Amino acid sequence: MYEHDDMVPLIHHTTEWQNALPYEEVPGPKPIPILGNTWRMMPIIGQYTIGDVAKISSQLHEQYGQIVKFSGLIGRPDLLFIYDVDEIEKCYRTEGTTPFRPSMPSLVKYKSVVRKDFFGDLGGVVGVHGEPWREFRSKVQKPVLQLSTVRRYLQPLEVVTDDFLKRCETLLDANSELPEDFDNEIHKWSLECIGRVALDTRLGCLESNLSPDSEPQQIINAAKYALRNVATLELKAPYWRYFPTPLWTHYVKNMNFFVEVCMKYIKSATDRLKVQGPCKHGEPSLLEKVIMSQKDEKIATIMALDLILVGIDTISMAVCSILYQLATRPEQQEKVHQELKRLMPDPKTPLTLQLLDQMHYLKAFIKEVFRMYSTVIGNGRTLQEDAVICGYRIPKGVQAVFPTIVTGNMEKYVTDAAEFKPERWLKPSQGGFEGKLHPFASLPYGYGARMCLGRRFADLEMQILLAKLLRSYKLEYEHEPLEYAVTFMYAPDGPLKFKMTKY
Ligand code: HEM
Repeated sequence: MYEHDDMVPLIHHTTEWQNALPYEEVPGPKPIPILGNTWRMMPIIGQYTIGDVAKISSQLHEQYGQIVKFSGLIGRPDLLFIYDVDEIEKCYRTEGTTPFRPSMPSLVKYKSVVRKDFFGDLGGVVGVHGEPWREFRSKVQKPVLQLSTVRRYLQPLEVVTDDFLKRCETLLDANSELPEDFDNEIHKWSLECIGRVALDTRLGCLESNLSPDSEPQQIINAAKYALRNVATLELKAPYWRYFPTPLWTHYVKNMNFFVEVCMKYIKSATDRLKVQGPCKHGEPSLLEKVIMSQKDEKIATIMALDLILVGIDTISMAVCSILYQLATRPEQQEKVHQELKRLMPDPKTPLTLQLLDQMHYLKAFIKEVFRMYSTVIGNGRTLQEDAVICGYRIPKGVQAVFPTIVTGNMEKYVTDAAEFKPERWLKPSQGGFEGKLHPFASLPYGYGARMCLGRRFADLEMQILLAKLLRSYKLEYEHEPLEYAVTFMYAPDGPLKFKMTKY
């Protein structure tokens, strides 16, 4: 906010600002002349590698304290790591109506430059900011987050998950173990779920013996390509910013393919609506709601594209991590199983939202995995106003980083932080453990107006899968422990050869 006469931000007149220390004094690694700090971020030659992001984050905290500045990064604003959770809370709470989350520059370029012909002024929500973001989000937020929409997908996603579990049974070897590339199968399940939600269709990714030129196989390949290469494109080899590298050209082709798939299914949904009219009994689908309220297929297409782009890897990585933790924590897994057995004495009991709601221990287990092994390692905001943070004057334009992976594990904010205790998320009446748990220390879905748009679907998909799986099967892991690794997400790195046996 500015005063009209001299355009000086109002905050400059406060005693808080006047008493604060100058920005230059924020601690952090000193940039060296010419190369700045960029070299530290470069893979291999630098002090830090991409896979070290989680480690860098805690090293920076140990070395410099509650607030750390990473300046001198060529071609990008300073990064400001904040480890004081009260300050993180303040940043979120004062972020205004159009929070700016710097993300996915490759997608930004694709939407705003390469395919401006298609997107025009409708960029969607991911990689879009200011008023265009607010306008688009307000068009789709209600139908996506409505409880009635989520309820509408419970049964269809249960069917997808039943198919997945049937497929898992066929994949078991003589020792009842799942194959080395089981993470790919989880990936296909999440793709099938998002296809059901965002495109109103069964994509067919869980079929066995898919031929290489079948559409589902092509979609699986495209999604896998996006997963493996976007990290390289954005973190390791950002030369595409200046000229079209082969990786960039492939990325664009891949994205064009996704846009085409979305357009094809959204056209079918629109045609169905035209012929059959809006659904007279029961709840319309998400697409029907968006198409009917917005009267514009393009909005539905762009929404679907965004949901698909961010809704596959996040959830599949989260599921890999949760399954690994369950398989290596037999006592806690047994508690989940007993809870499910009590709620569903017959394993074939159809799920309802009410039943899911009562799976307190299961939900607490998921939250505890997110706290200790934060799948999305951090969140961030580009400051849109000057602010005082941790006693320093921070200019607008700086990118504030909230390293959830560190803050969720800080004893200062979470009692017995190094211990895995799902009970901390339960109420005392549910056998909860009373201790400190700062509400902003672990925020797996972010916070505020820009919070994860797919969080209700993410919770629904994960709960359905875990409830069905752990009600009927025991999961074990009999190999060397896996390390966690970071690309964009934090997940166990290695073959998830779980042993899966029926109770
Ligand atoms: C467990 C899985 C998931 C996790 C941990 C997760 C986490 C996040 C986080 C941290 C953000 C940033 C929020 C912020 O800036 O405050 C985000 C944004 C977003 N997520 Fe998720 N997400 C998950 C699954 C999904 C799914 C399944 C979908 C789609 C169905 C989805 C769609 C989105 C979208 C569209 C945004 C951008 C919102 C905006 O900028 O307006 N997410 N997610």
